[in-house]
Amino acid sequence: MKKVGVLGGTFDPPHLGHLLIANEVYSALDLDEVWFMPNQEPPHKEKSDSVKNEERLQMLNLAIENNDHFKIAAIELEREGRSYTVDTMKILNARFPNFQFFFIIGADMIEYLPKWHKIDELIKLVKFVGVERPEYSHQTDYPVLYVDVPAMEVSSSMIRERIKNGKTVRYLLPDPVIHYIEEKHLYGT
Ligand SMILES: Nc1ncnc2c1ncn2[C@@H]1O[C@H](COP(=O)(O)OP(=O)(O)OP(=O)(O)O)[C@@H](O)[C@H]1O
Ligand SMILES: O=C(O)c1ccc[n+]([C@@H]2O[C@H](COP(=O)([O-])O)[C@@H](O)[C@H]2O)c1
Repeated sequence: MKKVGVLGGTFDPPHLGHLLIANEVYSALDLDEVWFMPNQEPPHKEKSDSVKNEERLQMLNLAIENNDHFKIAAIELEREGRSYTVDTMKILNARFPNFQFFFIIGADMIEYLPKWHKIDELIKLVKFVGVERPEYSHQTDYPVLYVDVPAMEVSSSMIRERIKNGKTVRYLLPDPVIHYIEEKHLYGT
């Protein structure tokens, strides 16, 4: 049985926090792969209109290109509307009956778990793996497997804000992603 971590996200843009937690969980749980899964519409927040799905996908490709164990699962881009994880996990479990999936979430999403769509059903479909994130609690009543990772205070919104204000984002996200953002004039560059 293949053990696969799934890191769902908006990745607008992908940053070193995403790569760090994916690699820590990959290593701690001895996973075979981690799949980075960009959503179509995040269920709980508005995504920026200015960046296209293809651009988020391309940035993700660039972010993971030097790691053979990291893959992209574009499954949520195949359907319109909000990307509820419960729907996605039903599809993944049906398509890959011999895989065991671990859904990786940062502490902000652990705090939000009670509000996830059909959470009581979802919790039976996948094992959640939670990680530290500065300023959020990882305590929860849900059965989340906790993996200790070095806390990294970086977020996509912080990066968008820094770019908008002309601040450097070097060492917060991979260089090829920065070059792509500059080339495509994303986030107001
Ligand atoms: N620095 C971080 N530390 C721990 N978990 C993180 C970190 N950044 C993102 N994550 C987790 O990665 C997943 C995808 O995050 P997402 O793509 O929404 O990035 P984000 O930085 O949270 O974006 P935004 O700031 O726009 O809300 C979520 O489960 C989130 O909790
Ligand atoms: O299904 C839900 O209700 C739900 C609520 C919040 C977040 N999620 C998923 O959790 C992942 C991280 O969310 P985000 O918005 O931080 O990118 C992403 O795959 C979302 O689709 C899912």
